Amino acid sequence: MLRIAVPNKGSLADPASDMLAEAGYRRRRGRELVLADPDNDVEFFFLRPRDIAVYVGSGTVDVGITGRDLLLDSDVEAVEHRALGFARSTFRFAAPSGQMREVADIAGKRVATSYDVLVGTYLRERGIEATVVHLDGAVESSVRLGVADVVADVVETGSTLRAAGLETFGEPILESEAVLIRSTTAEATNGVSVLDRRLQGVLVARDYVLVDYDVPADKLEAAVAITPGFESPTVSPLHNGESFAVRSLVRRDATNRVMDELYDVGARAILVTSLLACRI
Ligand SMILES: Nc1ncnc2c1ncn2[C@@H]1O[C@H](COP(=O)(O)OP(=O)(O)OP(=O)(O)O)[C@@H](O)[C@H]1O
Ligand SMILES: O=P(O)(O)OC[C@H]1O[C@H](OP(=O)(O)OP(=O)(O)O)[C@H](O)[C@@H]1O
Ligand SMILES: [Mg+2]
Repeated sequence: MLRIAVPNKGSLADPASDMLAEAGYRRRRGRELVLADPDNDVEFFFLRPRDIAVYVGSGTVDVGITGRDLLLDSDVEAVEHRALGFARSTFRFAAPSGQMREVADIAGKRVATSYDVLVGTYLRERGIEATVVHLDGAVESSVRLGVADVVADVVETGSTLRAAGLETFGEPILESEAVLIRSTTAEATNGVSVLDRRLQGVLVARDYVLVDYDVPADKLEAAVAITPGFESPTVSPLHNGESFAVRSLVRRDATNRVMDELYDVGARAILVTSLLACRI
């Protein structure tokens, strides 16, 4: 039975549970710590997001969902297996507006963060000596309250930083999102492949739509060039013998541009359908 660690709190918890439910797994109804899903031959362990890499790294659970930033901060024997496309954020340095221009300006300063390993490694690799001050959260308040000169934290919209009178400086330390992780030592079991294929299916069903259209024979090549699909579109002859029906996957965010382009080259009866699930 595959053992899967799932975040029980914070920004990762709800979208991780939604994704697993879309992939056909049993959903947690209450506050259970462990949930068996015998129909799918898996068992879920609901754990703090920061602890998930530790459990997976030790091999006591096979795989887990966590943030890339949390994985890199944990210094354990676990690796990223697949990016999952939610809880996207950047990890950045910030200081009171106008005070810092580049990362080198951090030398000799105090940096508040919940991600000591990530920040310590980043500064050491650049030969910058600074004091890392560990805080559990609400890191943005540390400068105003006088325990640090600079913060290094998760930024999504930037509104928490702005509210604290801080602005980012230097290059982003990291682009993060939710990731499926697995132990570097554990063998890749069949159960991991099934989970991974199911999650990939959810990602494709979220990001792509199915487009069908009719097109005259002399416009077929121009239309197919607009909708190349994953491998090659399905092309079927229409009964009138003069036109073709084409079916292809198209990125959801490009749907309307693609429909306009298809119409311009002569395609008609252009229909768009959402995917419920898929295996690529
Ligand atoms: N505002 C946000 N937008 C997107 N992702 C975020 C945001 N805040 C945190 N994350 C991401 O979510 C993951 C876990 O962070 P989260 O803040 O949920 O955990 P935590 O700070 O340990 O828990 P809590 O805030 O509940 O104490 C990290 O990978 C982080 O990058
Ligand atoms: O750029 P924004 O959209 O403002 O989001 C970023 C903020 O969200 C997270 O905080 P969270 O709510 O998890 O609180 P925490 O700092 O206590 O973890 C993160 O630590 C930042 O503070
Ligand atoms: Mg948080």
